[in-house]
Amino acid sequence: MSIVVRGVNRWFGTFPALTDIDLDVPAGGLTALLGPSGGGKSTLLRIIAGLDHPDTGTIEIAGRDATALPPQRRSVGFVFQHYAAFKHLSTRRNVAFGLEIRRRPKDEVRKRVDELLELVHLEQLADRLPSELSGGQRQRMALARALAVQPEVLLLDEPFGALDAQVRKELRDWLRRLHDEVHVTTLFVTHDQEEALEVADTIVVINQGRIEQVGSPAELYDRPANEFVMQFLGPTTRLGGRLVRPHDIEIVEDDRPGALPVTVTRLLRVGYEVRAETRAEDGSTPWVQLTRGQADGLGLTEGQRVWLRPHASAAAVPVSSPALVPSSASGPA
Ligand SMILES: Nc1ncnc2c1ncn2[C@@H]1O[C@H](COP(=O)(O)OP(=O)(O)OP(=O)(O)O)[C@@H](O)[C@H]1O
Repeated sequence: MSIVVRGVNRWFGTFPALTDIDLDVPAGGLTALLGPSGGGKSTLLRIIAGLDHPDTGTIEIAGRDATALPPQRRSVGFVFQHYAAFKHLSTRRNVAFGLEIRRRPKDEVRKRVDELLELVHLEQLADRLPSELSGGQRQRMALARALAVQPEVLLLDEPFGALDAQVRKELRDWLRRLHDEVHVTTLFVTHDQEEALEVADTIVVINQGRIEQVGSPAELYDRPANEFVMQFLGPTTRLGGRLVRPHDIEIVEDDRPGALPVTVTRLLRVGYEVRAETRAEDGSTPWVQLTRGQADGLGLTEGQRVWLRPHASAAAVPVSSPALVPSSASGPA
């Protein structure tokens, strides 16, 4: 394990920002801390970085107890959303900064910075000032700067959060490829489930200061631990007493064991997909996501009576209380 968190609690006044956090971050992996705003992701990252301190508990980094160490002695590199570069220094000097203050020999600094600029594809822009770079290029510079001092652990707090969707997507692919090259243990914060599912080897879902589940993207998607995790990873709908994904529901035209009778109330075409909204006798309103081909094949019409059942392989979690799953939160947008 590269980062080991044990028994961490953090209160801000009487507000519990983190409660009983135990976490093992595997060495060499790309791990996402995923959760809604205010869940405690940044607080946990800052505690690991040494920028904040837990009220109880310990932090171990690369086999050493780091709980009492200042940030610069933890062997961590970090990058934040609004990265503060030195505005008057070139890209090259920004990347070199950490090595220069450690008084590394000039030749070594030049060689290492050349390697890093190549790694982040900024070798052509080495002499530009930060103000002459795009947002995505600046974030790549920030990553090169964090990697310069060869940290054991790289901590990224919403590193692409401030960028537009297209650049975010490019940087996300790039981070994955970069990580495949350098294999430094990386922990990054995101509230974007797609980003976590696409990029991470391991996802830690954190909500209201507690860890809800830890697993690979496939484990979380196929076996969500609870309603929260399932809802956070994508659209869900309530079918009988269970929460399922709308594309995991099968529509059948006659009564079969375990199928729920419903009436189709609305058919909505959205691009290549069709959303069938329905109403069951108990007043619940499950909706089903189909392809246009499937909907045409079934010849669905509004007002039609059909039966719904989850696919055999569908992920499902029991709904603990009706109040927890308001239909507005799980219905189509
Ligand atoms: N210095 C502070 N003083 C008081 N409360 C704080 C402080 N820092 C964070 N909090 C509170 O702790 C909770 C967790 O904050 P944190 O920044 O860790 O959440 P987050 O999951 O990173 O959210 P976001 O995605 O919005 O950044 C929030 O409710 C926040 O308001």
